[in-house]
Amino acid sequence: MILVFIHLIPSKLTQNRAKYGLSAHTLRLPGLRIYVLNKASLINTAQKQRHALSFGPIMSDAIGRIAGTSKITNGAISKDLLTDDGFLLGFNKAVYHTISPGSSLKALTTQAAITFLNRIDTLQLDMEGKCRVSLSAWIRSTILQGTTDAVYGASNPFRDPIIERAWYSFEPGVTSLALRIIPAFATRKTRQARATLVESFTEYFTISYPKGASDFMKARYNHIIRHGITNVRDIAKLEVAGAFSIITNSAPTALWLLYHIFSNPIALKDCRLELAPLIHERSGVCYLDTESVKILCPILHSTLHEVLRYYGVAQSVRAVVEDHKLDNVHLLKKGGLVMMPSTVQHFDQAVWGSDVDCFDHRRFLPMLRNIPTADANISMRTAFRGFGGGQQMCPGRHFAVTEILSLVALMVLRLDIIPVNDGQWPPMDINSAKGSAVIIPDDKLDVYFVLRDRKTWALL
Ligand code: HEM
Repeated sequence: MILVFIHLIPSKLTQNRAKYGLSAHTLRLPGLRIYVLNKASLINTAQKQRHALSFGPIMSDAIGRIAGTSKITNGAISKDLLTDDGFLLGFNKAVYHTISPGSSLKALTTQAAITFLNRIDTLQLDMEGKCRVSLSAWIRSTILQGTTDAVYGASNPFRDPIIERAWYSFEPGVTSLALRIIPAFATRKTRQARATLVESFTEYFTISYPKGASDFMKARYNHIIRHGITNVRDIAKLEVAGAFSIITNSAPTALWLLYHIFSNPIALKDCRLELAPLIHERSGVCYLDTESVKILCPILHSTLHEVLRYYGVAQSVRAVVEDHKLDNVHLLKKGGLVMMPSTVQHFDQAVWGSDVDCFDHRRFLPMLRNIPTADANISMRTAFRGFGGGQQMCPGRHFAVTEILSLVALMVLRLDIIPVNDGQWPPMDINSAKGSAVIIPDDKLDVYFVLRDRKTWALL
């Protein structure tokens, strides 16, 4: 029941905010109150109430069911749910240094970019330098391989096509696994896929973590061991469950980003122009400095932010663990949930202006260039919740942004992408969010990848 929020429709919450203008309201479901926070300042206050409003109980409720771990392990996970000494809330602290700016993050993003470069180099091109692909399937697989090569190293289980396929069966069913009310027979396919993944990760962890695993992977493993979880099968199960947050959101984000760049000639020209100085050509090889894209390509970076504003649907849910009067006004009763839907913030006209419903690839330029002129920048920063906020803000955001920008930069520079039917980009339908923080686009679009040149490319 506690995860029922996943099925609340974000657009409905945005409509309610527009219609009633309430800074907060309560949704009453049988046996559960959900406090929806609409006002940015209230959200800020809520995020600081770490003792009264906690993410721990929500995760502990879900993780055992998603992972399928043993009772003993579930006991270790649920010990001390409210402080950083516990397994769940301590997790971010334990891994943060490996995915924030520094040498460990650089190793991750470099490895991901190497895989991306390799995927483009090994496209099955015809004589004209062209190949036909399903855009979403190609992006999904490329992001999956790049991300997991970086995290798991040379023994990456996802290099096996059977494991990659198992992931695609598992991923859409994760939310159903987490929900107590869904009967076991309805999740049979998901559990079968999970068993295949667990088998493979059990092998991976048989010798603790294999040589070449990232610092991020090592920190995750050490955190698990430190909390007394030593059963290798349970470690594998926790990794399969944990991989959901590592893998799931980057592919739809990259796909929307490519779609909005290639379907808009102005955006494509803007991005190619600002990427051009990052190419260093020596002895016939084009070296691309992917690490600098985030800083030196503000239009591309702005387009990524706009994707996360426009399609971000994270709900940022916290459990109310003791009665609390938020801002001395709103009484939150123990046992309820607090929800801070990003869509309400992302479509607030007062922050984004009258064109809030339009996709504007340059919208975040002033914020990213840090033009100190306007309060507008401050309200945008507060209202932007693509990676959530507060203590539980996505710890993988630096990795995600750099890897997505690297892949898209390589594609923008090296390929033309042309929809197969008549070369025109159709409107991209929305599929659903399926528990992810970003809406998943429809997967029906077939395109031609056409190489723009026959040069050799490498990373700087
Ligand atoms: C575009 C890609 C991504 C998006 C949009 C995204 C978004 C989010 C959001 C909205 C949350 C919840 C924050 C909250 O509740 O307030 C979250 C949590 C999390 N994300 Fe990401 N994420 C992305 C990529 C990644 C990557 C690549 C990693 C790992 C390297 C990662 C690791 C995590 C983890 C571990 C959590 C749970 C945090 C916790 O338990 O406190 N994410 N992410």
